[in-house]
Amino acid sequence: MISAYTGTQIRETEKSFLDNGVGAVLMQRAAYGLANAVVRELRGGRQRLYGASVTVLAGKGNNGGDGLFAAAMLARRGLRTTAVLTAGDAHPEGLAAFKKAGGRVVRLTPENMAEATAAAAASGVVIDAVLGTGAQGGLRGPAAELVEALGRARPGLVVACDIPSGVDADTGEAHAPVLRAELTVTFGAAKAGLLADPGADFAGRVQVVPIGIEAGLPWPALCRFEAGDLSALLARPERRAHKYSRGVLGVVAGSSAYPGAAVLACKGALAAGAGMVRYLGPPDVADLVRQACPEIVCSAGTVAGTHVQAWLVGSGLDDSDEQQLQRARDAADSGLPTIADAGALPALPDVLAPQVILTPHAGELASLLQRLGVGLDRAAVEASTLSAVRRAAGLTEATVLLKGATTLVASPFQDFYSQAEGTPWMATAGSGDVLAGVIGALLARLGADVGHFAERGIDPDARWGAIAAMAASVHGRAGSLASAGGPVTASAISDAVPEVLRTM
Ligand SMILES: NC(=O)C1=CN([C@@H]2O[C@H](COP(=O)(O)OP(=O)(O)OC[C@H]3O[C@@H](n4cnc5c(N)ncnc54)[C@H](OP(=O)(O)O)[C@@H]3O)[C@@H](O)[C@H]2O)[C@@H](O)CC1
Ligand SMILES: Nc1ncnc2c1ncn2[C@@H]1O[C@H](COP(=O)(O)OP(=O)(O)O)[C@@H](O)[C@H]1O
Ligand SMILES: [K+]
Repeated sequence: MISAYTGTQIRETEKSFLDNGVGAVLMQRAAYGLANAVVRELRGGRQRLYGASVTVLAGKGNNGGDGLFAAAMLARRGLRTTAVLTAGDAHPEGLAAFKKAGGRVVRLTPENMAEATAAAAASGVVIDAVLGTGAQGGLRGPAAELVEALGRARPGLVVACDIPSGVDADTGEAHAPVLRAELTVTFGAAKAGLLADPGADFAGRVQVVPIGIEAGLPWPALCRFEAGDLSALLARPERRAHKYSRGVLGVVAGSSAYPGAAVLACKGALAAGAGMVRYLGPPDVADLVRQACPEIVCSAGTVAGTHVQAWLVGSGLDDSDEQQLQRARDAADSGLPTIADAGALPALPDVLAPQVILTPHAGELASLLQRLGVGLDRAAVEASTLSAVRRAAGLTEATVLLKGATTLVASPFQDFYSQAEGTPWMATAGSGDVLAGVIGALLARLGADVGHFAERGIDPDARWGAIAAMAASVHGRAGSLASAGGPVTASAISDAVPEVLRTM
């Protein structure tokens, strides 16, 4: 599992090391990791190190210090290095080391702005070491102007030191201008802002360099499951399993306007290994569901009269179909784990419970928050995904999964997950319905199994968030597998789910 922390958590952890006078050692480890990462990138691109050019944009704090020490190490390995000092001051020891290694120093002024920008744009590698975890807001003054111009000039390989300057380490909010990095080399542990959009967008690949503070880190602010975690959590069925023990999922989805959503949600659930799926809905949609998936048992019954372990409600629901909306409300009120998607979101009560998983995209989350009195529109949610999903979980007391390039999950118990295994090709109609099905299947199968989570180090109360994150990961992996770099349909994502689960 990748654990990510706020800038404050990292600084508090570092504090005891600084108090013991080993801050300089930490900085050397950070700089060494950064320099090595640059070398690996150049070698990976089959470029010669000797004579390759590197420009470090160095701010006046410790982030600039990391960048200057790293650039000094690179200068000693024969790279042509330039440091553009973006503030009047620079980290004194870092600057001294850089000069001693033969690096060229440019102090940024309005007069030499164009020259400094051109030099940085022409160099093979740009290291962004202006601001790190000590930043207050975004870049200002000449540094902002330089980054703005450099972004337009499309520089070579951009490597961010610890975090792209201007990205908030705690929230992932980006204060423009931010230089988009291909690689972020981050120290001690990942920062939460690197795993939440829009920060994740600016960070590119994230590489963590251990610096020796790891044992002192607190409970993470944000977690990301990796393949090994999924293998452990997605247990295979027991030898004597039967269809009921594997989990029966009830589905309240689809309408005459959007019948396909019901089919895709059911397909997703079957693909993710539901023991049985019972569909409740209008006869014309039920006919289509039966034709597409003969495995599914359809009826026009009530929620109370249908025996299941979990509910999936809302995908493709029409706001004029009061009978389906009432079923959705009954399911959310049943006490059984329930994934509530799309059309169910505006129909449910404001305050729910942790075993109800809401799955909005950014627009739906904005509507939900507005209903709860938080005046955020879609753009504001997209600019601040982690804060928005956190607020929604706090206000609704439900588990909230925000869909997007990075999918975030917030539980009302303050557990947060970020998964990003998908591909932009998955931004296609019906893709979210398949995700709902995958979540539904995992809820039906694992939701009641408190011991399963406790044995694997997950607080049983907080298992709903873990299940949502697991499903997002499986869905993202299935989409990437099916896409293989090209267009993908929602049906193809669903078809790839069994292969993903097999490899787990
Ligand atoms: N601690 C450790 O042991 C280790 C720390 N490490 C590294 O240190 C980094 C944190 O360093 P940091 O705390 O010095 O802050 P940093 O991010 O460099 O910038 C703050 C400086 O910039 C200024 N400033 C602030 N906002 C600004 C703005 N918007 N626009 C312009 N200026 C602004 C602010 O000055 P002020 O304006 O407050 O006078 C301050 O001087 C961390 O990310 C990691 O890379 C590693 O080496 C591992 C060991
Ligand atoms: N740019 C992207 N990169 C990766 N995954 C994405 C991207 N955009 C959307 N997705 C994923 O595709 C799915 C889209 O869901 P949704 O917006 O509900 O679509 P629909 O309602 O049409 O099914 C979500 O799982 C989301 O995380
Ligand atoms: K930086």
